[in-house]
Amino acid sequence: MKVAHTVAELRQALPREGVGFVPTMGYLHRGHLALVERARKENPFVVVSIFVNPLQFGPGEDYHRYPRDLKRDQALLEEAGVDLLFAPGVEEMYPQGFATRVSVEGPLTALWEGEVRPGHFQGVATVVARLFLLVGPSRAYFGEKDYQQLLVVRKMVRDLGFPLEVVGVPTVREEDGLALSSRNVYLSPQRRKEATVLYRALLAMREAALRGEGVAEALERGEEVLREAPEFRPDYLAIVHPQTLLPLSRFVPGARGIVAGRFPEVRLIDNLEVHP
Ligand SMILES: Nc1ncnc2c1ncn2[C@@H]1O[C@H](COP(=O)(O)OP(=O)(O)OP(=O)(O)O)[C@@H](O)[C@H]1O
Ligand SMILES: CC(C)(CO)[C@@H](O)C(=O)[O-]
Ligand code: BAL
Repeated sequence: MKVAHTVAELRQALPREGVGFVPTMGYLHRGHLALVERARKENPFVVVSIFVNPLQFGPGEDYHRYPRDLKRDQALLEEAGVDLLFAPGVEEMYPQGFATRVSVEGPLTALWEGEVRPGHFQGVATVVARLFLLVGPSRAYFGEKDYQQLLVVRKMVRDLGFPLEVVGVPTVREEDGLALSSRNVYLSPQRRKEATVLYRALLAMREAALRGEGVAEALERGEEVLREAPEFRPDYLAIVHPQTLLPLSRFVPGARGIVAGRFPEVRLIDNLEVHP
């Protein structure tokens, strides 16, 4: 595996075509490796980026303490058969005077994560657009765990006409259902157990839907489960349209349950298709 830390090194190592691209913020786990595996199956050359993007973190967020371990990540990617790792510094991605922002407007970015983390999706869209232009992939891989992010990236690609396919990959979970996330390292053993409430709330909503209950009843079932973790402060629990993310009053095929909130030491998110 080649490693590029600068744009010049990246350009030298890239083939002309056939690139599958997996953007990440590092501290890799099996969720990231599922994206890599899928990319390897579908592309002759796989590029992974590791960059903790300051633009997508708000002032009170965990940019500085976000977990980082480039050596370990490099070994995992080598083992996974990745061809090229791009791991730039902040100066390389945003040289002095960098002033451009990419912004997807409308309810897709104003709601949910966008409301709780103002500016977050502008930071994501800006870095992803820049990475797409630098790497020039045919396909780019994103996890469904960050479902709203996946939709925002798809929208940006469509609107701006990036010549690539965005591939969504299902969420990889621990045995008890907790979605793998780099931020899970912040969880103490006790909190780790409580953290399953997110997935269990989504499951409860899905079961309610399968029993034929309506959206309001299903939400009540989900809220009951969240209350099992007294220190969990939900930012939102909702049942939304799978493309627009607008709240639903009746189930539609593919309806998505979405949930996010804070434990004292970490903010977690999750989502699930709650109606087949
Ligand atoms: N459990 C998972 N299953 C599938 N994809 C995932 C999973 N976790 C993260 N991803 C995807 O990996 C890519 C990189 O995500 P990122 O590096 O932010 O990891 P993360 O574990 O989501 O970290 P965070 O703690 O910031 O949520 C994103 O497309 C994300 O959706
Ligand atoms: C897509 C991404 C790499 C952009 O910084 C990040 O938001 C992530 O890891 O999900
Ligand atoms: N995985 C989403 C990136 C973030 O939380 O900033």
